[in-house]
Amino acid sequence: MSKHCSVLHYNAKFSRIAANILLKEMKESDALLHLLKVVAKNSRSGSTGVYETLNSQGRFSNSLQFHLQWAESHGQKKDLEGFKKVLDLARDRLVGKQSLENLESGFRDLADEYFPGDVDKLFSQMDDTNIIFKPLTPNGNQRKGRRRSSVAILQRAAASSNPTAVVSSFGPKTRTLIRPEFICRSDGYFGISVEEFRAAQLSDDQGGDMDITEMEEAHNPQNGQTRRDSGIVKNIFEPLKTNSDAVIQRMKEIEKENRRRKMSQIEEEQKSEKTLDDSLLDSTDDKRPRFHSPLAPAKTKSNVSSLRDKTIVLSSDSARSGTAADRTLGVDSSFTLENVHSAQKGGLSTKEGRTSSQKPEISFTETAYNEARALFSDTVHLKDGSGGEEDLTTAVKGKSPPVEESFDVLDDPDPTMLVHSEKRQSDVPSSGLNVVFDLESSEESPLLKSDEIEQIASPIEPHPHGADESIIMGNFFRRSGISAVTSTPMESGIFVSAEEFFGNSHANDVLKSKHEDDDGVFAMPKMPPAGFRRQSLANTTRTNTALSVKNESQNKGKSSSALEKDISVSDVLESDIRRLSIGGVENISQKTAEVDLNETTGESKRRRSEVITGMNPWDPSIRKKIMASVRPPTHLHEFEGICPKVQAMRDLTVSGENVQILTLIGQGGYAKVYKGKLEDDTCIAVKYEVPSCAWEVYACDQIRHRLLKNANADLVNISNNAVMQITEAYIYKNASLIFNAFHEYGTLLDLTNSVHDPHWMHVLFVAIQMARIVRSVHGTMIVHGDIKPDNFMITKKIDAELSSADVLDDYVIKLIDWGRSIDLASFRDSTFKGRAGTECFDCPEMIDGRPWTYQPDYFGYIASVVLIATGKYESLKVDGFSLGEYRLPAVIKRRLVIRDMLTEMIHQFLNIPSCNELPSWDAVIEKMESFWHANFTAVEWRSVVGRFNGAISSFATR
Ligand SMILES: Nc1ncnc2c1ncn2[C@@H]1O[C@H](COP(=O)(O)OP(=O)(O)OP(=O)(O)O)[C@@H](O)[C@H]1O
Repeated sequence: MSKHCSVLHYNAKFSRIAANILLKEMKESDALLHLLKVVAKNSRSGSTGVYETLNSQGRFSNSLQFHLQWAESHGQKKDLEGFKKVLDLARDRLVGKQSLENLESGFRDLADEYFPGDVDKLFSQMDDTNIIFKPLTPNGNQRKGRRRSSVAILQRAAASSNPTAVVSSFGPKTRTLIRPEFICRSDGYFGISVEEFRAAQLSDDQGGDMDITEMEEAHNPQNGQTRRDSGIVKNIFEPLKTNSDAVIQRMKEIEKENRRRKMSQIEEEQKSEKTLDDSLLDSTDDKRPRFHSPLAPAKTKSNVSSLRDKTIVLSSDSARSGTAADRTLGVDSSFTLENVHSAQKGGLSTKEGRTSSQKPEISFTETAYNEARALFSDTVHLKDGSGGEEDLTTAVKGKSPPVEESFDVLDDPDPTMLVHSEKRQSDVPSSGLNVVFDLESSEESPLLKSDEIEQIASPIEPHPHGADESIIMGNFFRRSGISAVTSTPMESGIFVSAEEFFGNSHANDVLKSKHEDDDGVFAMPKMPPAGFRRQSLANTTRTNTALSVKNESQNKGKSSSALEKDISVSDVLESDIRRLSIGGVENISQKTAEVDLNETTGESKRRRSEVITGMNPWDPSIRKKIMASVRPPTHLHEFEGICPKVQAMRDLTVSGENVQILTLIGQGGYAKVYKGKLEDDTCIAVKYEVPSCAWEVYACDQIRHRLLKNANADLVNISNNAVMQITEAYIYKNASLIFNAFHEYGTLLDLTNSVHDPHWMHVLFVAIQMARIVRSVHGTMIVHGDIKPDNFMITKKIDAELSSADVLDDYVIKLIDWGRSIDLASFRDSTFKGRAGTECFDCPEMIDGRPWTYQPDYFGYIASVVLIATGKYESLKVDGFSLGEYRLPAVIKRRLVIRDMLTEMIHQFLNIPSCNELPSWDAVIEKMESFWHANFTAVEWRSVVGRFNGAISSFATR
C-alpha cells in the first residue's frame, strides 16, 4: 500500500513538474497540448480545471486542438453546458481562421461520442452526404437535415464579426434571419449576397429547415441501431408487421395517390418550363434549390503532424524495440532532459518485459509508464529511480525555476494512452470472422456441421446478361471448426475443385435441383465429394495482371455481355480456389461483443425502409454464407477486440500502423469517412462503420477479381481506375475500418451542386462513363444497390488534350460504397421482392412489389443522370401508375440537346418489363457514344472541361 502511495506521489509530483516545465519550455503547439492532455487527465481538480486555468491565462486561445481537448473534458463528465460553452467560444475565436466545417467536424465527433442525442442542437453544419435523397415533405419538397442553409453559416460568421448588427427574421414561416449587411470588406467584415438569400428564401419556403429526424421518428419510432444489411423490416406502415404483401399493396396505393396529386402540378411545371426555356432565362439558376453536399474533401493540414515527426523514446530499450506505442506517442524534440537522465540510474520494470539492471525502488503502473513515454524524448532515459523523486526534482530544478502548482495529479488510468494490444486472430484460437454483427438480428444460425450442410438448389433461367451459368457460385457451404479468419490463408478449410463442383455431374445435380420456394433460392451445395483437394496457394495468388495481359488482345472490343460468357469454368475455378473462411464461423454473441449501443457512425436515423418478401439479399446470415465460400482477400484483417475509436484530429493505431486522422470528409447513412495520413504521408480515406461491414470488402474484392478475369482492356481499366479498391480492411467485433485511396475532388453530387445548368457534353460525358462502369459491374453479376451521385468520387481532372474517343476511356469517376451490393452470382436466378432502397428513391419494381434484380441500379443510374442534368431533386420521384407509364417528373431544358435521348432512357429504365428483359447496356452506351462522336466539337469541349476542372479544383482546395 505504502509502495503504491509512493508511486502515486512520485507520479503526481513528477507530472506536475513536467507540466510546468512543458509550459515554460515549449512553444504553444499541438505537441505541447498533447503532453498537457496527459497531465490534465490526471489532475485532481479534473482535466476541465486545467483547461480553464490555461484559458484564463490566455493560452491557446487560437488553437482548435485546445478547444477540442477542453470540450472533451466536459464530454467525459457529460457536462453538455460546459461542452456548448467551449464550442461557442471556439466558434467566436476561430471562425475566420478556420472554416466552420473544419471547426465543427472535430466537435461533432466528440458530440457523437458523448452527447449522441444532442448533436442536432449543437451544430449548424449538415454532416450527411445524402440529404438529397431524404424523404420529401408531404407537399413534395425535400426536408433538410441538420445543416442549415449556407446563409445561416454566413450569418453566423457575419454575426461574429459584427455582434451589434440587427438580426431579424427573413419572413413568415422561415427561420432564416435577414441581416442588413450584404457586403464583403477587406477588413474582414462580410455579409450575405443577394443570390444566397434568394436561394435560402426558396429553400425556406420549401420547409427546408425542418428537422428530418423528427419526421423520421414519427414515421419510424423503432428506427435505430439497425445495420443496413440486417434485412430487418422497418415499417412505415403498421400492417407490415403481419402481412408484407398487404403492406406492399398499401404502399402502392399510397404512392399512387401521392403521385396522382403531384401529376397535375408537374404537368403545369412542364408547361411553364417550355416558356422559360424559350426565353432562356439564366436566372433559373438562382431559383434552383441547392443540394447539400457531403462535407467537402479538404486539404487539411494535420494538426497532429508535429507529433509524428518527433522521436519518442522512453528508454534505450523501448527505443530499440520500436513498439507501436513508440510510434503512437510523440513529443517535441526540442524538449530534452539530458540532465534528468544523468540524475538517474538503473532500469525500469515494465509490463513489456524489460527488466531493470538494478532492483527498482520505484515501479510504474503501465499507465504511468506510457504517459512518461509520451512525456520524454529520446534523450530522456527513465531508469529505476534510485535517485527517485529527489533526483528528478533536483535535476529539473537546475533547468527550470519553481513553477506554479496548478496541477494536482492522480494516477488514473487513461485508456486513450494505452497501446492497443489487439491480437490478430491468427494468433488466437479463432472463432472465425465476425463479418456481420447485427445487433438486432436474431437470425444467427447455429454453426453448421458438415453433415448438416444442406442443399437448396434452384432452376436455371438464362442470366439477363447472358453470363455463362458456370459463373454462378450459388453454392455455399459452411463447416464448423473452420479456423481463424485473417489475411493469412486458411489452413484447414474445405476446398472444392471447381471442375468437379461446377462441371461434373454433382455440380449439375446441384444446378438442376428445385427451388426451395417461389420467392427465390439461396443455394447451398452438398458436401463436396471425397477427393476434393485443396488448391495450391500459389494458384490462388496468381496476379490478375498476368491474366489481364494474357487475353487482352483476344478480348479487346468484345461487349460486356459477350465477356460475361467468358466468365466460365476457369473463372469460377479461380473464385472457387479462393474459398475462404471468411464468415466461416460466427460465435460472437451480443454479450461478448461489448458494442457501445450509443455509437453508430452513420446518421442517427437510418433512412432505409426494408420491406422484403421472400429472399432478402441483405440478410446477414446469407451474406455470411456467401463470404464463407471464398477465401478472404489478403488485405482483410480480423481482430477479436473492439475497434479503436476513430475521431478527427486524433491518431489511430491499427495493427501496429499509425494513421493520423485528419478530418471528417463525409458521413453517409451508415459510416463516417475520414481523411487519414499514413506513416509514409500517403493520404487515405478511412471508412469507419459501426457495426462492422465486411460485406463491402467482399464485394470490392469479388468485383475486382471478376473484372480482371475477363482480361478485357476496358474492364481492367475500369477495375483499376473506376471501382473502389480497398487497400486495407480491419474488421473488429463492433466496427470496421476500411482504407482506400483518398479522392480530393469530391463527388458527382458536389459537382452537381457546383456546376449549374451543365452543358450537354458535361452531362453526356459523365453519363457514358457511369454507364460503362455500371455495365461492367453487372457483367460480374453484382448489383451495386446504391447508385447515386454521391457514390461516384471524382478522381482527377479531365485531360483536355485527349481525343473525343480517348477521353471516354480516361475514367475520372470511381464507384464507391459497396455496402448495399448484392452478389447475384450467389443467388442463381432468384429475384427479390419488396423495397429496400433509399426512401423515396426506390425503383418502380420496389414500389409495385414486382420482382427485381438489377433494376435498382438502372433506376439509380438514370436518376443520377437526370439529377446531374437538371440539378433538381424533385426530378427523381417516380410518377405514374403502372408499368409502361412510369416516368420522372424531370424538367429537362430544351437547350440540352440530349434531352430526347435522356427522356427515352428514363422511359426505358423505369418501365422494365421483367427481370428477363433488362435494357441492354451495350445498346444504350452505343447510342450515347454515337451522339457524342457525332456532335463533339473541340472548342465547346475545352470550355466544358475548363468548367468541370475548375469546379473540382475548388473542392480540392477547400
Ligand atoms: N475515398 C474517398 N475519398 C474522399 N471522400 C470519400 C471517399 N469515400 C467516401 N468519401 C466521402 O464519404 C461519403 C460517404 O461515403 P460512403 O458512401 O462510403 O458512406 P455510407 O455511409 O456507406 O454512405 P451511404 O449513405 O451512401 O450508404 C461519400 O459520399 C464521400 O463524400
